[in-house]
Amino acid sequence: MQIQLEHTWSQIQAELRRAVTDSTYHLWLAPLKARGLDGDVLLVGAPDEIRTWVADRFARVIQSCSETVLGRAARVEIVALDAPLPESAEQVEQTAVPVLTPARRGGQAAADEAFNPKYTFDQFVIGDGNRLAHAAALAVAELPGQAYNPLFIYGPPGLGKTHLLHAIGNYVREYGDGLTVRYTTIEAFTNSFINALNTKAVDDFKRRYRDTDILLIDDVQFLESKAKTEEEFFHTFNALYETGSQLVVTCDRMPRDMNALADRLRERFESGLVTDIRPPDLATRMTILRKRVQHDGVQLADPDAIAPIADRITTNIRALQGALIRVVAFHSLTGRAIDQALVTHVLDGLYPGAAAPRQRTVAEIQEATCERLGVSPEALRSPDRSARVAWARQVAMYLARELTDETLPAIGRAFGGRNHTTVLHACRRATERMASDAEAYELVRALTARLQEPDADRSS
Ligand SMILES: Nc1ncnc2c1ncn2[C@@H]1O[C@H](COP(=O)(O)OP(=O)(O)OP(=O)(O)O)[C@@H](O)[C@H]1O
Repeated sequence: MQIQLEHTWSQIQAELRRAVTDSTYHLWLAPLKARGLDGDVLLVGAPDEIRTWVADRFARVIQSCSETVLGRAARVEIVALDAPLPESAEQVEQTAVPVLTPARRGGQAAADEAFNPKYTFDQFVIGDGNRLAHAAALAVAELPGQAYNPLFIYGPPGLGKTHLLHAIGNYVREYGDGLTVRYTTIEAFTNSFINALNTKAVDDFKRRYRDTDILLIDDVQFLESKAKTEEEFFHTFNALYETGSQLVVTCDRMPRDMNALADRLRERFESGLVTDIRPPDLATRMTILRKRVQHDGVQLADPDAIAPIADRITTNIRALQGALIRVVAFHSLTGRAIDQALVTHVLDGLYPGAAAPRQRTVAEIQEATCERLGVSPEALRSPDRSARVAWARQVAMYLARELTDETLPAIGRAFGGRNHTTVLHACRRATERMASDAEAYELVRALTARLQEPDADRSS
């Protein structure tokens, strides 16, 4: 009987695939499992985080597909995956359900800012902490303006909010049938607004942000202290919303925790879907690392060599990837194979005696770097581009990126108001130099170790 029910369920799944778009199937229906049949009632198990949504939105389509397959009237009940079943129910053994990738819709979106080609839905590893945020982002990319509007994604730094915004951008560029999509940080929005006011080019500014089908806005927490920008942002938001454009917003906290924000904007943020993104579990951390290893063609002497990284670094995916970069840099410097011993050695250097990175401020990092390299903290914030100062700045920016939860714009501001692309460039330069220059590697290792020491927060 079990086999027959299992077969029936796979036929129902095939019907469902025909009935809904690939992404809807992938997001909401693929994780479902038939639990049993109790008379005319088909019991379908759904993971906790999507159960209510599936019951509200998809019970009817599941029912009609079930009726097609069963050839008779049926009622569908969405239950927990582990809910006890009535004794009378025929039960279905649990089997894995295949996952589909979204179909290509064709067409080319108009060019706008460049999106990071590495930040795609394909490269985004899904786990319990980000499943809803990912699903909502993909739904928005597939059906801009129709799925959820606005979509508000919040969570601590380094967990993939920017990645999801870029993934939407990349997806729309590729499959969006010519829709236009624009990404901005609140910092860039503010700068461009101030610039527009100064140059009396406000109309251009408005056109720039309002003539778009999809606006992706990163780090809206920075709106809080900027009354004028907030006002302008509110109008931009309304203009887009009223014409059916899609808005996607990221933030480090929920709208209701943005205390200094005007109520009307907070209400706007709350009017669509608000979803969080939480730190990844161990399995997700391992998958992220494995994906990175495969993507970058890193040769591991043992497939589990990277397990200690996933064990130790638990709250920030950027830090997780940072540790892997260090391992690869150490490997290319020393020629030693990447096995668990090498990984542990590098991690011990990075986080001596600690289970996870300690929190440091950017100022502490600047101070430690300057002391070590014999430059002044003022020089780091100045326009000075001499080799010595530039290198110190790159190292300090790299460490700030790795050891703090500050965003790129915030780090840029702490270095004399530089912008976030300068910080990204500095981090890249520091990484490259570490992989080719033993002295640079040792410098960054020693500074990291020092900043992780318990007494490091005392100024030296
Ligand atoms: N689920 C994931 N799968 C693969 N890579 C991920 C995932 N989540 C985050 N990353 C990677 O981790 C790094 C940090 O992510 P991202 O910059 O998107 O974080 P964030 O939440 O926007 O942080 P911040 O608030 O500091 O800007 C990026 O390299 C991103 O590609």
